[in-house]
Amino acid sequence: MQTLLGIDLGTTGVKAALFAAEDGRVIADAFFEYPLFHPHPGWAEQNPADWWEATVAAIRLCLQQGTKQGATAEDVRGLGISGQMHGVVLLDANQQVLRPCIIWADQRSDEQCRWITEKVGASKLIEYVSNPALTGFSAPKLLWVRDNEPEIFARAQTMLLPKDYIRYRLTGVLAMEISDAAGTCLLDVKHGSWSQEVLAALELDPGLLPPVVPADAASGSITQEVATLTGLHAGTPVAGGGADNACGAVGNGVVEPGLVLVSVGTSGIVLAHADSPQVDTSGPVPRVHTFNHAVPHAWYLMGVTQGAGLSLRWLRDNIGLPERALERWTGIDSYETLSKEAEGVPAGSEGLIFLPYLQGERTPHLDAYARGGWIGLTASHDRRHLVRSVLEGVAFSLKDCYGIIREQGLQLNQVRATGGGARSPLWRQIIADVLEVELVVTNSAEGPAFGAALLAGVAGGVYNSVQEACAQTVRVTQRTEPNSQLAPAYQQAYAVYQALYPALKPIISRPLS
Ligand SMILES: Nc1ncnc2c1ncn2[C@@H]1O[C@H](COP(=O)(O)OP(=O)(O)O)[C@@H](O)[C@H]1O
Ligand SMILES: O=C(CO)[C@@H](O)[C@H](O)COP(=O)(O)O
Repeated sequence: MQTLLGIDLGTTGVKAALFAAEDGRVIADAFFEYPLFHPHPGWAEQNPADWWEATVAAIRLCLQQGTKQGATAEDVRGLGISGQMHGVVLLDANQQVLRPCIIWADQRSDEQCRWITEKVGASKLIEYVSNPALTGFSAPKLLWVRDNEPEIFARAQTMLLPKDYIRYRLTGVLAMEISDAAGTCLLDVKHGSWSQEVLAALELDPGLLPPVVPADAASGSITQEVATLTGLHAGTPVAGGGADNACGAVGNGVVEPGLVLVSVGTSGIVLAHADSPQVDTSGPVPRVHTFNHAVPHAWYLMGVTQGAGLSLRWLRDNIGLPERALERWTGIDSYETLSKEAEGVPAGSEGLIFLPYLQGERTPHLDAYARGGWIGLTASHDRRHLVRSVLEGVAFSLKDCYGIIREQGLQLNQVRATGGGARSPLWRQIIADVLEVELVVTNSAEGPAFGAALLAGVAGGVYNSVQEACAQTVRVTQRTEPNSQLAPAYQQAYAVYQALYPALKPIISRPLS
């Protein structure tokens, strides 16, 4: 049996999943969590050593389970890695990690964003890298280190992204894969090479950046040392892989014009396949990103909700305490319990609106300092309303993303839902109702890990192209139709939601302290 191994280095934890190459069915999987640190308000860091330990454990366990199913390490035709985007991992001359990774969610680099925009010029920046400077992206984080930790910056020889650090540990190869490199704000997204203009303007040594490699070709192979640690075979090819959202798109078959992905992970995204690197020109600054896809010669437009699943997890951990505590003893999924509670509340949460800006917001506000909250509380609301309004608030933010993408004139024929939040039938229904589109779900329960595995299949010669890999393995399994009767209630609530940010901006958009 030919198999493919996909790794997804998420924000919550890492997943390793083993798939049958023939039809994409899951043979085994394993998941290990790691901590997320917030040393100051608005900061978010993780330790690359934690990622590595969890990745080794996940691969080992997944292979052990696979062997019990008759799929051994010899059967693995290739391994692909997907990962959270934008995080900055700095290595010294001996390839040792110099400081914790400043991850995508970190908002500390607003000053550096302004500096980049000034130095390069706002319109030149879009011309060179197709995107504005945002705190989420890598370049401002790198410059924050240069400005605030000069002794660390002086020792930095290489910058990697999270999954590319895992590639280095697996293969010894220093490389940055193209769909992830697109999120650095240093890549010429149109041509797929480092922007020498931006590097020069920012006075950054191009030697800090490793070579850009394709998503669907081998970038190295498993070393003997890693083979001993994990149970993989030395020499197993490791594909370029991709950014988690690009791999989520591949894993759900979003590899051709007309297809759209909605993902509810820690962040939320709406991503539309594009066959040219078109940029949002509907406002003074592009509010959706233009990134290279993991499909060769393709791109995608993507709007981002900073705190999607994060908002529900925050609610569960801070206000849903009984469920959280019960989960340890009963195995009952606390998210499902919360979802069930929310089902009993009518659409619109009886006037309660949640703003999901718990870690600032990207699309549409591009505001690192935005803060979240509930508006419209009355004594007749209870915890069920809090839960439902969180699900709805995230859906409203996704509608903001979807609306801007629709304005770009791309074909939007089918919307596919993925990510932890899409496991909830209620959340899927709310998103379908709010977006007023049918949402479909595919057989790809493992999303980005599956996409990474398919890229490994192309790299290993199992499939001829990413499109062929998807056609052979991805199927639509479920459909959620929008309930048109609820449209007026949601339209009314969305109008209030949209009015709240501009009205409250002077109060809720404040520098971090
Ligand atoms: N059964 C569920 N119902 C609703 N939401 C869920 C469920 N399971 C997970 N989630 C949400 O999904 C999020 C994690 O999604 P995931 O795609 O695994 O994220 P990441 O890749 O960012 O780590 C959680 O924060 C939670 O909000
Ligand atoms: O910053 C972005 C996209 O630009 C995020 O989507 C990260 O890539 C993290 O993804 P999740 O952990 O939420 O899946």
